[in-house]
Amino acid sequence: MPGAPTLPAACFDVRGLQVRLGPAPRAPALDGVNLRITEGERVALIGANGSGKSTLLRALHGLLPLTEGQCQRPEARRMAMLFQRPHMLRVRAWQNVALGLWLKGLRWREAREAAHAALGRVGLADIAQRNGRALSGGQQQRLALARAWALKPDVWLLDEPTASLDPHAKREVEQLIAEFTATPVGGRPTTLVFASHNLGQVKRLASRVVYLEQGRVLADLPVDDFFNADLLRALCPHAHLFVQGEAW
Ligand SMILES: Nc1ncnc2c1ncn2[C@@H]1O[C@H](COP(=O)(O)OP(=O)(O)OP(=O)(O)O)[C@@H](O)[C@H]1O
Repeated sequence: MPGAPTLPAACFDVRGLQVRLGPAPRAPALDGVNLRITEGERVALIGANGSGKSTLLRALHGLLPLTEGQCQRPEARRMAMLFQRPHMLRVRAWQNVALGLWLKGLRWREAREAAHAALGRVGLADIAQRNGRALSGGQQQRLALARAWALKPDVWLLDEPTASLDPHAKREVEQLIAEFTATPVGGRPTTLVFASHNLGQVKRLASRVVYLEQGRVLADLPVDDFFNADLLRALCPHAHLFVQGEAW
């Protein structure tokens, strides 16, 4: 219809999602979750330990069987997932990056060049020859970012990517996340969904906040509304109390 506004394309469309990780009568890790995330959105998942953030990220990535409901994601996406503690292979840092590219079909020589370029991008060029497992936590997380970035993802799923890092490393990794997710890939805006307990980080990186409690979405708000104490108290007292009790 001429003049009709075009809706931004959906990146994820989650309907009535339930995920049960243990046998009943244990409560499901996610229950009745509805969530539509459009291209280019920057969504923070917050909530107490065990509220279902990691499970939701893994469900979005397609790493889990769904008990009920559905989770649609466009096929043509390149998704990167980062965990709180990255898993590195016991080979050189650059080889950790090159192997992922080689598995995607690049020739070894191209993979090696791209790996070194990616290490340079995250400031790890000088430790390219070190064993990936022998790096510090902050260096390993930067290496994990290089490994993901080299694959040119347009969807980033990050599970507390700076949780175990010192304040300096935290800032460095956060800065890289901000840069990588600000850049369109193949003409497509980059989409970011991340779990965090760091509310300052949520304010810096997110445009929207999804608050989870016991596997359910209790609040889903633009970031400014989420951090508007009066509004949040009125809309979602649980989230308000949670935010009030959190360290910044
Ligand atoms: N492999 C598993 N088997 C059984 N139950 C699990 C498993 N992994 C997680 N759970 C349970 O699922 C629920 C949601 O866990 P999840 O890890 O998604 O929470 P979270 O919000 O990411 O927590 P945190 O902030 O501690 O990382 C919790 O009750 C947890 O105990």
